Amino acid sequence: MNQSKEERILNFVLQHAVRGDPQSVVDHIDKYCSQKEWAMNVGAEKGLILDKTVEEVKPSISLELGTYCGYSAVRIARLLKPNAHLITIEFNPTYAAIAKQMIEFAGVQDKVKILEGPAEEIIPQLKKKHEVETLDFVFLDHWKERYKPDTVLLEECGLLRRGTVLLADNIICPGAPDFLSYVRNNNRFECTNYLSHLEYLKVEDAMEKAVFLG
Ligand SMILES: O=C(NCCO)c1cc(-c2ccc(F)cc2)cc(O)c1O
Ligand SMILES: [Mg+2]
Repeated sequence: MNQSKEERILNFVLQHAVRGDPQSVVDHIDKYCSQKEWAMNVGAEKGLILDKTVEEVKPSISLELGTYCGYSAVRIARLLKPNAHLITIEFNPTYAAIAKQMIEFAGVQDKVKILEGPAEEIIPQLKKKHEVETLDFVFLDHWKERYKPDTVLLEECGLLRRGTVLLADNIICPGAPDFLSYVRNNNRFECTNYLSHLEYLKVEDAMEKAVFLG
C-alpha cells in the first residue's frame, strides 16, 4: 500500500536524524518539507517566533491544538524546563500515530502527552481527567474555523488565567478571521501581530499573540 506524505516525512527523520536529538528532528523535517514535499508544519521561520514566545513564557503547562506530525510539539518540548509538560490534541488518528513516533524518536515523550480526538470534547476534560489547573501557554494550529470557538471554550472551562499566552499560527494563510476579530476586539486580550511567511514558501503569513488579562 502506498505510503502517505506524513509516513514519508517520518521515515526521512528515522533514517537521517539523530535519535534523542529534538533539534535534529526539527531540522530534518524542515529539510524534507522544503526540498521534497511541502507539509503544514509551522516551519523554521514561524518556528523562531514560537521558540521566542516559549522562552519568554517559560510555561509549566502548555497546550497545543493541532499536532499533525509532531513538529511543533518537538519544537516546544525541546525548550521546556524540567518537569514542564505539553498536552497536544490531534483529531486525525493517522497524524496522531505519526506524531507519537516522531515525539518518541526525538526523546521528548516524557514531556509530551498526545490526546486524540476533537478539541471541543477534550478541552472540557483537561481539568478533571488530565489534572490541569490553568494553562500557561496555548499554541493554536488546528482547523482555523475552530480557533475562536475553542478559545471561548478554554475561557468557559476556566483554563485561562491572567497572563496565559495564546499564540495562533496561520493568521493570514489560510487565515482565522473570526478568531482575529474576537481577540482584537475583546478587552480581555492584549494582542500582538508577528508578520512572517507561510512555511517553506514566500507566501505571506502571520502569527497572533493574545495574552489573556483575566
Ligand atoms: O489546516 C491547517 N492545519 C490544521 C490541520 O489539521 C494548516 C493549513 C495550512 C495551509 C494549507 C494549504 C495552503 F494552501 C496553505 C496553508 C498551513 C498551516 O500552517 C496549517 O496549520
Ligand atoms: Mg499552521
